[in-house]
Amino acid sequence: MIVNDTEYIRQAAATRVQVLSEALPYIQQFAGRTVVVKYGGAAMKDSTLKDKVIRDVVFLSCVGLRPILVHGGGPEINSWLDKLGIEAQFKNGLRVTDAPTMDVVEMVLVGRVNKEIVALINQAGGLAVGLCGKDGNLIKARPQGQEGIGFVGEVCGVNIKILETLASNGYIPVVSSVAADETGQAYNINADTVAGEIAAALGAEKLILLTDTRGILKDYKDPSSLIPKVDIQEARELIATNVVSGGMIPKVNCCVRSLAQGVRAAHIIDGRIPHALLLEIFTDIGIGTMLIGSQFTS
Ligand SMILES: Nc1ncnc2c1ncn2[C@@H]1O[C@H](COP(=O)(O)OP(=O)(O)O)[C@@H](O)[C@H]1O
Ligand SMILES: CC(=O)N[C@@H](CCC(=O)OP(=O)(O)O)C(=O)O
Repeated sequence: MIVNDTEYIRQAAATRVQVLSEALPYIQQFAGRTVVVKYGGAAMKDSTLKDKVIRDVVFLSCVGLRPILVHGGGPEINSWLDKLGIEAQFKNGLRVTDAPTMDVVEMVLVGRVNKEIVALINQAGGLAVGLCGKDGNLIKARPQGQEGIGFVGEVCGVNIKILETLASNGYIPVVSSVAADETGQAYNINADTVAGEIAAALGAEKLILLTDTRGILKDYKDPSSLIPKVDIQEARELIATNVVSGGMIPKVNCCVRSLAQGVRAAHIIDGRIPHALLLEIFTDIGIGTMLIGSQFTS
């Protein structure tokens, strides 16, 4: 009996230690490297999962990586617009943003969602600093240019100094996707786009988008149709052929843009899987869709 118990304990311990041991080469490889994580509104709804994402980000920081968290909050914006009697409208996955909607977007993303995430990271033992594009001129915005979409912006500059200063001193920057143009006008920028531009400007090791699907699907209604790996050219074709639609369009676009500017790998992964971030970064199990630059295809 004691032998069996001992054997059981030995095996259980071996399994746990194997996971830690498997992580070592990844921890060594990525120490000091920047990982930009986009935490999407769709994957933020479950509070238990949210705690796990927060702990994972703190884990990344504790083992020497430099995580930068860019958050969304689309569903929370929708819920506040609804309470205020303002109709939510989208064009090609982007929120049509008139002046009253812009006020709500800023209040919800910068005032509420950002500060909630900062507080959760700090509670979990990390040191988070919340920023929006306006802080330290982190992001310079200009109109995105689509007809009839209002104050939707795109990124025309990133001040990487502020992020590097924070990250190199052990702080975890938490970024919301509101920024201003040179006149001070606020713009609502898709959070995937902001994550992609920050990753590109920093030359990040990885861009990881956490969302509520398994990754890019051939048929978005069929979870078994996951596409595990695509290069830039294939990703562009997925958009051109409408395989990718709605909120997945800015995701694929920002991955393609960041890869073209030197980010080594971009991943669209399922934020509903507990500890999806740790699985993706520190284990041999690749999850979701990995997008790679053409120079890395063999
Ligand atoms: N080919 C596709 N594969 C996976 N999801 C897709 C695809 N085309 C469209 N989508 C939609 O994109 C959504 C993810 O975008 P979005 O809701 O904006 O996420 P987030 O809030 O995480 O940014 C999925 O829930 C899905 O409905
Ligand atoms: C222009 C635009 O669409 N901005 C987004 C910004 C938030 C976001 O991107 O949130 P998710 O990541 O949760 O979708 C919006 O207003 O919903």
